[in-house]
Amino acid sequence: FAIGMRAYAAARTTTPATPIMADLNTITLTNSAGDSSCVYTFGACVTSYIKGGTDVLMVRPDAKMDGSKPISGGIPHCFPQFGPGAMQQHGFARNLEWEVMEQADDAVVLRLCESEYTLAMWPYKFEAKYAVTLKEDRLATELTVTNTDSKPFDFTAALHSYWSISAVSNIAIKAPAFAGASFMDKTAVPPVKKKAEGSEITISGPVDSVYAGVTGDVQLVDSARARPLTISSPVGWSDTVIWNPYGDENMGYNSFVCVESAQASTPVVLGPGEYWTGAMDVIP
Ligand SMILES: O=P(O)(O)OC[C@H]1O[C@@H](O)[C@H](O)[C@@H](O)[C@@H]1O
Repeated sequence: FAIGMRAYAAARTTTPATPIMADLNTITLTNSAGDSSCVYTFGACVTSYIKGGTDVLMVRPDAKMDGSKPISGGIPHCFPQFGPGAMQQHGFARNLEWEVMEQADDAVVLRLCESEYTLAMWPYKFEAKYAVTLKEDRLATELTVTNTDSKPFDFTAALHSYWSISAVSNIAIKAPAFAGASFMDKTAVPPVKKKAEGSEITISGPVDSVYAGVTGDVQLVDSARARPLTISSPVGWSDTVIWNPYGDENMGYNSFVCVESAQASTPVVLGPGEYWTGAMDVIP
């Protein structure tokens, strides 16, 4: 992965722990092509990306949209732990209110930094900046994590993206890098390391697989849709995770697949002042 260094500006506020809210704050992005995207400041979660009248994202039918738990749908953050691990599954970023730093019709930049709440479970000062831009042909996302502490830290992370599908039996997830890639099958207890056969993955049972080193462009092909969806990770994200709770009607398993841009197999280590950037573009 690529890391960098940058000087850090002094004036910062801390992020308060989020109370349960009835109405969560949303930001709607629009562009001249007539596309739109909805972003919740709670968890910095993108919950829709509507291109040509079709939403490529899915929010689970059992998702809570009141701040009582992280939003299960759209593009939730897993940070600073992909999980499982020492802290809550998927870390704390998805259950905190992010601050709006910059906002335009077609773009927003959100920020999360340490608070009493985060320091209690992860004793480091940090800044996470998340830029979401509605471009003419894609939704571009960029997460930059900076170590603002005086000691090093490490983290794992992911964009736990829920993509809308017509049915699990209609889809294939394709990338040349899948062929021969080793992956961790987390449906096994304990997880088992396996090797992928070909460049195409189909789903016929519960899936929770971490493909180390599969990055770049991954295509989600749906036989009922005109075009494949390209999930592109050009910078940072080192791995691809595929998750589907096959058979779980309550979660609406047959209407989504999670294809996640992740940094899960190897933690990122950042010294004081260093930063890491992960970029993920969604191209319908
Ligand atoms: O249900 P959540 O908390 O939104 O997370 C989604 C899922 O994410 C997966 O990565 C986990 O393996 C599941 O256990 C979890 O249910």
